[in-house]
Amino acid sequence: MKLEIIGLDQHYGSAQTLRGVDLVAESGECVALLGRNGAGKTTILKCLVGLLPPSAGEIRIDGETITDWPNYRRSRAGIGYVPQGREIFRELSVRDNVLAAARAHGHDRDGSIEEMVSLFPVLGEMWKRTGGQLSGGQQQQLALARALVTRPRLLVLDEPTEGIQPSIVKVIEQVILSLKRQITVLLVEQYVDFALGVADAAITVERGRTGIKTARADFDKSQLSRAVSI
Ligand SMILES: Nc1ncnc2c1ncn2[C@@H]1O[C@H](COP(=O)(O)OP(=O)(O)OP(=O)(O)O)[C@@H](O)[C@H]1O
Repeated sequence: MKLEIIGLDQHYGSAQTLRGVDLVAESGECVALLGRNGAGKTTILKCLVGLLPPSAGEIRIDGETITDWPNYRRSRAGIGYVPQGREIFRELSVRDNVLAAARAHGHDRDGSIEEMVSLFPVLGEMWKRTGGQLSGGQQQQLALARALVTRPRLLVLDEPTEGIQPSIVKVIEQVILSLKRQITVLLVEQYVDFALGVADAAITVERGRTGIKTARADFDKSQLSRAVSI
């Protein structure tokens, strides 16, 4: 799925958070959004998935304008979202968490669930535990599995490595690398090494504005690290 965000503005009351945000992710590309805390990265993602209304600008997927579409319609169209803070059902079992997401998109009987267990073996081991009993890293894997089981064509990830131990960061890295080219990935990250390891391109965000898109071949780690440093 190709994603285009054109001239996006957003306000929280009288405070302007996004100022003419421009962003293109080609189909099958993994694009990292890098910026300091409060730069507006999460706000861009929330506007994209339909959780916040932009005050100006346009969002297109595969050339179709979706700016006014409700959240559920974007999800049906293939936009999968893993918010910051791993929103899972803490009181439901791992099985029911995955099943609920799969069922909502008609993917509960087509092998999608089995595929998730092979991507994230620990979820199979924890199948009957509740979401709340999992460690932070396991919850992040469950949140990713819940998004992926819907078979998105655009996966939107908000800081998937935040507070996660290195061995699980590796698992998440491998999963993103294995998905690349099949689906488009938009990734918000503070962990620059991780972002640059998986992304095909990076876009900086500063005070609600996006910078120029840098292709992988031109990544300058020290420059991009400055974009996220406090
Ligand atoms: N619900 C809200 N009401 C008012 N202002 C908000 C709200 N949520 C975020 N903001 C403000 O909008 C700006 C952008 O926040 P956003 O969460 O998009 O930043 P971010 O780049 O994702 O940072 P972080 O890495 O800390 O999540 C910040 O100045 C923030 O204080």
